[in-house]
This record gives sequence, C-alpha cells and structure tokens, in this order.
Amino acid sequence: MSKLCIRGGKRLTGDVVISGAKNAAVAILPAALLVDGTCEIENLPYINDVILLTDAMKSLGAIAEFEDKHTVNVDATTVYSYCATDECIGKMRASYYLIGALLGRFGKAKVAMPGGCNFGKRPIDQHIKGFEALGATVTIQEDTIYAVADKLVGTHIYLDVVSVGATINIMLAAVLAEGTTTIENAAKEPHIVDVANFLNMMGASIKGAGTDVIRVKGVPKLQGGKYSIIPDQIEAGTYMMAAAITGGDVYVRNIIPEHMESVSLKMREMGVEIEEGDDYIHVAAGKDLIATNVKTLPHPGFPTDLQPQMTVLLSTAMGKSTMLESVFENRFQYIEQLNHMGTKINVVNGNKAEIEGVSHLTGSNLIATDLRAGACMILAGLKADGETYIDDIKYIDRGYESVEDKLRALGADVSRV
Ligand SMILES: CC(=O)N[C@H]1[C@@H](OP(=O)(O)OP(=O)(O)OC[C@H]2O[C@@H](n3ccc(=O)[nH]c3=O)[C@H](O)[C@@H]2O)O[C@H](CO)[C@@H](O)[C@@H]1O
Ligand SMILES: C=C(OP(=O)(O)O)C(=O)O
Repeated sequence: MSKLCIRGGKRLTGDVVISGAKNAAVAILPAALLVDGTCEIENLPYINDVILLTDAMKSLGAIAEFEDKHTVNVDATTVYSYCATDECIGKMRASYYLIGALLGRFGKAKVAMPGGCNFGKRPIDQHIKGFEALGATVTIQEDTIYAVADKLVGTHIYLDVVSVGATINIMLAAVLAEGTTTIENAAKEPHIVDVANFLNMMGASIKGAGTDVIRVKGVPKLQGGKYSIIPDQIEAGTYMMAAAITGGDVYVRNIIPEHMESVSLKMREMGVEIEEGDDYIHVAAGKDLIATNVKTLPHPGFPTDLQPQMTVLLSTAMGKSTMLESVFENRFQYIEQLNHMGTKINVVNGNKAEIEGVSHLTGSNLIATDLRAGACMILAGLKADGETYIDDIKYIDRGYESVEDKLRALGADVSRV
C-alpha cells in the first residue's frame, strides 16, 4: 500500500491549476441518469469518487465513456436497472444521489446506504422526508434503501437542517415530477447552483438555487447537452493554505474567487496577503501568521471541508485561536496525531478546538483518517522539520487529483512511496 512521503520546510511558489469540484461532479453524474440523451460532462476531477460513480452508472446500464481524463459522455437512455447495491458504492457518500436520480427516472430505487467520511452520525432523514413528501414510500432494510412511487407530485418541503445532500437529492427527484416543488431552508453551496445549472441546461426548470428557497417546476423530459463543472472550492482553499503555511507565494488558478470569500477573509485576518483576479487568487505569505477564531457553517460561511486544513494553519499562528465545528458532530479525529507533530490543540466538548500557536512542527508517521484530515496532514508535513509519512492515502485520492504532482510543481518535496 502506498504512502505519501513529505520532506518539509520547502516554501511553495508558482502556479497550481484547480480541478473540477468533487461535490458537484458526484451529483452531476447521477443527475445525467435523468436525461433522455447524451450529456458531455467536462472539467471532471480525475479522482476515485468519480471513477467509482461512473462504474456504478455503467452497472445500471448507462454508457459512461471517458473522452479524456476530465470529460465523460453519459448516455442514460440504455439504463435498465434501478439497483445500486454494490459494497463499493455504499462506501461513498454521493451514492445517495442515485436514490433521487433513479426515483425520478423510474419511480423506484434500491441503493446501498451511503458511506463517505466518518464524522459520527450522518443521517439521511431529510432526504427521506423530501422523497416521501413527493409521494414515495421509503424503507430501509439491512443497509439498503428502497424508494418507490406510483408517481411523484410537486409539493412544499421545509428542511429541518440545512443539508447539501438533501437539497440536491430533492431537486433530482422533483425535476421530472408533476407540478412544482418548493424546497425551503435549502443549502446554498456553489455545487447546488452547479447541479441546478446542469439540469436547467438539459431542459429542467429550477429557480432560486443559491438562495434558501428553490423552486423546481417539473418538466416531462430532459434532453442531452454539454456542461462544464465548476472548480473545486475545497481543493483551492487547501492550496491557498498550503501556500500560507510554508510562507509561500502561489497563484491558485482556474477558480471562482467569489466561492472563496469566507476563506480569503479569514486568511487576510491571519495576515496573509490575498489578491483576487478574475479566475485566480494570488496568496503571498511570509510574515508571522496571526491567531484568529473560526466557525464552520453552511455556505456562505466557512466550509467544514476546510476545517482540518485551517486548524493546522491556525496551529502555526502566534497566539490563541479557536476552531468551532458546527456542521458535523465529530470532525476532530485527526488532532491527536497532529499533536504528536508538536501542535498544541485541545478539543473541548468534541466540537471546539482550542489552539495555541507553535513555530515548529516535527515530521511524523501519520494515518489519514478521512479525506480532509489527510489534506491537513499534508499541510502539517509541508511545514514540519524532517520527514512525514502519511498512510491510508486512499482517502486523499478520493478528493484530490494528482496531489503529489501539483505540490511538486510548487516546489514541495513529496513522493508516493
Ligand atoms: C458528497 C458531498 O457533497 N458531501 C458534502 C456534503 O455532505 P452531506 O450531504 O452528507 O452533508 P449535509 O449538508 O447533508 O450535512 C449537514 C448536517 O446536516 C445533518 N443532516 C444531513 C442530512 C439529513 O438528512 N439529516 C441531517 O441531520 C448532517 O448530519 C450534518 O450535521 O455536504 C457537507 C457539508 O457541506 C460536506 O462536508 C460534504 O463534503
Ligand atoms: C466530507 C467530504 O466528503 P464526503 O461527503 O464525500 O464524505 C469531503 O469532501 O470533505
């Protein structure tokens, strides 16, 4: 099994090009199952979650052919199965989108319970509430979800918690339903807007994506077309922080700077120089980092998927910082390993990290516990004196395309061993 080996202490400089957004890609691919025609989907990130999902779509009967590493042509007219119960599909979070897509397409779906990163409980009650409100009957048996409906009829759905997955899943199920569906207290992440834009381009009628009220007017059918996925906000933020933690000077390219607002503002508070261009952000660090307090929130708040990376950055800022995790109940499992490298972080009540900044970290042997924990370990390794080995990098490969190549191009000493 391969590991990442990082020899720390190198200042990152140069340009990094950000890939397409994982969390948009893993929703848009299942959304293509609703389309009566061929969708050419561009700017897909070449990551394990995308490959797994295209395989799952093929096993349902869809044609999903990679034109190149970042472009796939999906023809869903040949889909014959509504069952996605493979063990490997159940390991990923986005498998839940197959429920909305297959229910919308066939009026029935049988899908393995979603997995994904383990941050404690990750219920899907709001997805089920939405499907049931649209007229489906949903049952769960032995880690498999069955959803069935004679017909889906538009209705009002209020989400009790702001959920990215439930918002998108309800859009998927509602797009071909009879009448209009209103989703209130909807999530507003950039990938929600991207999925709505994709569906609209294929003939759907979705208004309000990016606000907390989304209206989906059902249409009889969607037709094929071409679509390019937005850049990955979280990958971009990770490289911005990698630049900052090494005192570097990096142009993070092919991004939408407005998506990075909460991140740029917090990094500016920490004394990092951030210059925004049309489709890039220039990060210039070098001065001592300043401590600050951060709380994760749904968009436009600070993203939980950048919490571990930001926590590492704060751990090297002089003074006392706090990181409050308000989205997931248990997303600090990586802290103990970081403290072995010399960080001084104390987790209180499971959701608040009290951080006392240190100036030096020491290389260590680490095990990635999940995707973004793996990313934060890379950042710690870049900063540390000596060698850091990160095991279980399969988690990192779920969400970061060619991570060691991109870092090496910026001057990092990173290899897969
Ligand atoms: C594949 C994908 O896009 N994953 C992202 C998605 O995950 P995911 O869709 O799982 O996250 P949600 O936005 O649904 O979860 C937000 C919060 O709502 C709770 N909740 C959610 C649904 C539900 O039915 N009931 C419920 O209580 C969750 O436990 C969590 O506390 O959004 C998260 C929050 O931005 C990101 O960290 C993940 O990277
Ligand atoms: C939590 C994440 O992913 P998933 O929801 O797929 O587990 C993530 O991308 O940080």
